[in-house]
Amino acid sequence: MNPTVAAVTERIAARSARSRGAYLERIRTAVMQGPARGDLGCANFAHGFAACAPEEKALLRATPRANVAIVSSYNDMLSAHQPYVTYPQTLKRAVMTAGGVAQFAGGVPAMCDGITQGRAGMELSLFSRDVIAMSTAVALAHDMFDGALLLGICDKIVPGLLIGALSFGHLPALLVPAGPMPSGLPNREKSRIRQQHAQGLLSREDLLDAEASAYHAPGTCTFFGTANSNQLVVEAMGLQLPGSAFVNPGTPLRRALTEAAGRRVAAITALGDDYTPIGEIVDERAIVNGVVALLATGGSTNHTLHLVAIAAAAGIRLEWSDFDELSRAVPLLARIYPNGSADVNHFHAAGGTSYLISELLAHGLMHEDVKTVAGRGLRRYAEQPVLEDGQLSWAPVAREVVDASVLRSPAEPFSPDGGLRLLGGSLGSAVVKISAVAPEHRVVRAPARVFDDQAHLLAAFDAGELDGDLVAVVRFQGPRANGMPELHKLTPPLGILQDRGHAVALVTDGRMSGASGRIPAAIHCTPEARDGGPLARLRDGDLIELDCEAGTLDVIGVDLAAREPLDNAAPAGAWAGTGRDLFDRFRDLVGRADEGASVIGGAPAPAPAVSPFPPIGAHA
Ligand SMILES: O=C(O)[C@H](O)[C@@H](O)[C@H](O)[C@H](O)COP(=O)(O)O
Ligand code: SF4
Repeated sequence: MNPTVAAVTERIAARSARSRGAYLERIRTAVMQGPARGDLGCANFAHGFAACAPEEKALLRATPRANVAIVSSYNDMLSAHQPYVTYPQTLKRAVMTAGGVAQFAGGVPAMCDGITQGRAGMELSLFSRDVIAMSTAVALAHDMFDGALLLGICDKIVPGLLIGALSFGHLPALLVPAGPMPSGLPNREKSRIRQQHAQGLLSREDLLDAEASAYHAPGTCTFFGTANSNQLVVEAMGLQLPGSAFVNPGTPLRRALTEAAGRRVAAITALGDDYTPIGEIVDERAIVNGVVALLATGGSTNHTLHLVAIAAAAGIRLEWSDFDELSRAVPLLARIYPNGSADVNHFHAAGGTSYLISELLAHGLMHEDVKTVAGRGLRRYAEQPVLEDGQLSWAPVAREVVDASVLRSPAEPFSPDGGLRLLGGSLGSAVVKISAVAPEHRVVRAPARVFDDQAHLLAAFDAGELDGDLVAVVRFQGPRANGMPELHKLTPPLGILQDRGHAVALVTDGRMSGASGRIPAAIHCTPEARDGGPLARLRDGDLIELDCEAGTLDVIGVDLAAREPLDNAAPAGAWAGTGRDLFDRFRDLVGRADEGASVIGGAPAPAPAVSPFPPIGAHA
């Protein structure tokens, strides 16, 4: 076992001992009481199966058969989730063949961040994770179930489903993926066309044609953003069947994997002899395995929020320092856009998750001794699903490198360390993904241009005001300010400035997309400006240095404590008409970014980062 991986795992376990122990006690008590269905009153129970088919009613009444909850995020808005439209019927049949019953327990909302990127809706996006967690709990709270099938893929949906299911950690739960759309216009070509349009060289029609040929079919978008990072991470955590992440929708193998998920969840309930509750799967080793897989592939920075929140839901305290320390020990093994030109279909063809996990295990970078939905031991995840004559089986993945431009072994990595860094300094704590940042762009010292809204930066760019070296500071984008939106629309203009040879960086208390990458961006700055954090005291022209290699983020030659912080609290009623007014309480309650930016209590919050500054208003 790599000593850093072992040490970080032990450190997480030690800091979580109390909260994890209380969590395990709770779920083990819950399972001792037997299937919750067993103590439903007759009226409760009759309501629960009133709409079932006669044979289902008979099964549920007569013998203790597994009753499985289907919780789905199906909608037509996310290309990734559209294939779920047929899943409930397929899953019900599969569970029935395993002797159980499945009921559609509830739907959860799902926002497509690609549609809301750069728009007001994006300010609901991160909060939707916790709404999804609560909606999952509403579904499972019917107490009719012995297990759950969770249908979700994209950004906030997988984390929300897991957080909700972990509240019922005594139940087994499997994620059921649907897979990526076939490759369309290459992501790099899409990005190039966007920059040409941003320079006025292409029409809107040209741009729309390009975008529509990149995003062209049911299935997950093919860049390595948060959705596909989710798929990789949950497979590395043993929460879905081995090798199921990146099999395309509508294929025989995809259908076979979906049916196998239905049969598998029915087999691992407390009614059988292979009981595997989700609360026991998600332990410190599984969390570290998820972080390692994320780092080894340059996955989405959003997981410095989501994995922290998921871990907290299982009583585990994961901190940014864990990501940073693991990142220095885990090599970069994949180049998938934005970290390269390949997409997830190419990654899958090059061996995919099975090859990656096989190599990380072989080099002692992952924990093998874990519980998974497929059974004990992560070694199963070094196998690929194979469909022959209609029969699904798994076979060990070949250990040779198939395409060294896409996926490599730790013996010859793209980089000796992973793609994430923790930053610290006079501007607070932040994270930066460097796997997509060229080495010559990783240290930027330039004057600040300060914006309180991403639209103002875009307007300044369009007006030609930004043509030089700059650190763009976009503040008041934190969880308590406006829900911590992704600022991915800033990538094309900042990329144009970088291409012109300027030193360019972004510093924000907001987020970036998992699809962002080439601009050095210090994101998730904590404490946020809305809480009186250092960004609230910056002014145009301040000299800022972002050093990704040293892990520092500082303003040079300025005593921020001597300045009054700007307070840009939105005027009353400012949110009306976009749904944001319904989330006032979320903005008031949400925790810090380094605690997962959650409105849901989890593991006791770590000691608050001591802001050198009084909160806004304290000086009044
Ligand atoms: O975290 C993520 O990966 C993003 O939220 C992603 O899901 C979002 O859809 C991007 O905005 C799509 O990229 P484009 O905006 O470049 O199409
Ligand atoms: S990957 Fe992003 S853009 Fe694509 S469907 Fe999912 S949320 Fe929407």
